Amino acid sequence: MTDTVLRIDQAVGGYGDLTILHGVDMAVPAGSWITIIGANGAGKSTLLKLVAGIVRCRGGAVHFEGRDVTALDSLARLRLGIGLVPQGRCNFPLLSVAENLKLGAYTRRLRPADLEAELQQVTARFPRLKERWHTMAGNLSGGEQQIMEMAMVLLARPRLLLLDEPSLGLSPQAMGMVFDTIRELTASGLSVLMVEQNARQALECCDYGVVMELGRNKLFDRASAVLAHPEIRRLFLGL
Ligand SMILES: Nc1ncnc2c1ncn2[C@@H]1O[C@H](COP(=O)(O)OP(=O)(O)OP(=O)(O)O)[C@@H](O)[C@H]1O
Repeated sequence: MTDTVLRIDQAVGGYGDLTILHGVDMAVPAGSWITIIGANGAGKSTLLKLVAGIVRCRGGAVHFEGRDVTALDSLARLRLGIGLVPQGRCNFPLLSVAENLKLGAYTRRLRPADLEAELQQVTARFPRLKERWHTMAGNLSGGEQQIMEMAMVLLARPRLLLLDEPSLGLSPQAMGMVFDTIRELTASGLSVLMVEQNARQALECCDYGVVMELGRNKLFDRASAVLAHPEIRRLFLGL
């Protein structure tokens, strides 16, 4: 076992001929919550996709729990323990909460009794989802949908959760609920790497902050230090 859940070494990646990430280096301590901030187009979402195996790593390497996963596709990485909740609403809006959650466990091919036990665990952790069990996902509030999507990915049993703008479109109250949920998850040992536009609120809750600029990580530090950094405050935090 290693204390670093994810290590990214000089990662290069992009879309077609377009290179977006020009050599990103990062080490994510196990059990920590890291927020990536930066200007639009800096490559934050692309970095999450590269870690999840959706964007190919053309140069450099990605190690998960000490294992080189650079050549593995997204399904193989999910099976190993890297789960991604992409940006925007990504559930099946016409299916119920229960049905969406069952799809979340799909990659594990559980026996019906085991699936039932896992769903019980999820509802114990997220009682709000139990209350909305038979509701169509499209009729949930934005905050409830975000939590359901995290729960769907958690059913694949990841040890690293990648979250792309989990507070997008949420009220301040719903954002607080989502961030509280993330804190509970990291307290139980999960590691979280998150991209967030609500930079100040996220840095006030998480452990470490990363600032990305033009496809490179410019800074990695304790969240409190990032919040106190004069240039970052001016450029990204509106302070
Ligand atoms: N599928 C794609 N095909 C081609 N170019 C893309 C694709 N997705 C993103 N890009 C481009 O890659 C660059 C980085 O995008 P990315 O989404 O990683 O930025 P970001 O830092 O997350 O910014 P934002 O906050 O705007 O989402 C942008 O110029 C974007 O237009």
